[in-house]
Amino acid sequence: MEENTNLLSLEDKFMKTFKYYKSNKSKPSLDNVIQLEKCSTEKVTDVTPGSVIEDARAERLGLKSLKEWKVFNLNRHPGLLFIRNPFTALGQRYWIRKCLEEYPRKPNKLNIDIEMNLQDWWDECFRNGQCDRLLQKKLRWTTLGYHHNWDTKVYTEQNKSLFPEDLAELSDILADYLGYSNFRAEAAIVNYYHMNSTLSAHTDHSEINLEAPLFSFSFGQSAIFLLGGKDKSVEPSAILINSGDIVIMSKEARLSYHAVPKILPATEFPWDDQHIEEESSKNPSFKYISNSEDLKSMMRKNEDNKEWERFKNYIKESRINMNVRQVLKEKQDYIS
Ligand SMILES: O=C(O)CCC(=O)C(=O)O
Ligand SMILES: [Fe+2]
Repeated sequence: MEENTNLLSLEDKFMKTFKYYKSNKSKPSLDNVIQLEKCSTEKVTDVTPGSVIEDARAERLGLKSLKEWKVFNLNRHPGLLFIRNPFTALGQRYWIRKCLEEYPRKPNKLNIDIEMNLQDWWDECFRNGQCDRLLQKKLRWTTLGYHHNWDTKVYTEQNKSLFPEDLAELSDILADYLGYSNFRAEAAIVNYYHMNSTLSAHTDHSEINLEAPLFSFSFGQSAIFLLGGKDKSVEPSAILINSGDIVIMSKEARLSYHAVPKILPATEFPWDDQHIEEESSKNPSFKYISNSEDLKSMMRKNEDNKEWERFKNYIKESRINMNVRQVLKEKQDYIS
């Protein structure tokens, strides 16, 4: 009896759950998948900060008023926080477009670099005026700032490029809002998933600073996200992530095992024309508020359906996740 209990606790419960949701044979039931908007209070606690100061940068970066945000903590996983889509419709388009058109440009690193060294992957996908779907589907990740080294798992000063200013600012707003005012966005992995993609169980422990939270922004199609514990014997919780949702892995949850066993077709499309129209009818001046010429013109361009068409076609069968980390300790300036 004693032996049995031990055996059971050593079982890889994470893998069992992963396989269940990944399975294509029988469509997995979503009964045990936590859906934030439908969730009961035994499973989640509303931990939205009581008093919130607006951030002047939020609107320009495609975020709704901070006063509208709602933060939830999963009771089983202290430190695992969720913010249900705080992005505007234009904001959704802005980040989808950044992840496709700009972030995969050199000097950023891409999974396809070993096979082909492209200066500008997105541009290359449309080189002949037609869309090269095969090339589009090849991109699985791009790294920004300190480049994650998938073999050594070590960040170095030699393997680093400029961290995108807008993504740093977005992370900064979120960090300030959550009370992590010393947070610095120094590395990011942008993950690109197609309908049959998965991400297997792992922990993110390469960063020197493991006290700083990890911010994860998702756009496009939905996903089942699994989060377990410090080892794989802990049965993971399954959570549905939709476009615009932010997951924060902090405190005890920062080093927990997690995975994406399944991409699911989205049931809501907060980037579509209808949402854009609704938004601009509510606030017609929105698009002209930006201080930055670049952002302003991009926001305007995103309203132009011809410009948006290519991104729209990509995102209708894909999910994009921007995973932002601080690498260095609070008072550390570089890796020696
Ligand atoms: O796609 C996700 O939601 C998670 C990605 C992730 O865990 C990572 O990039 O380390
Ligand atoms: Fe991860």
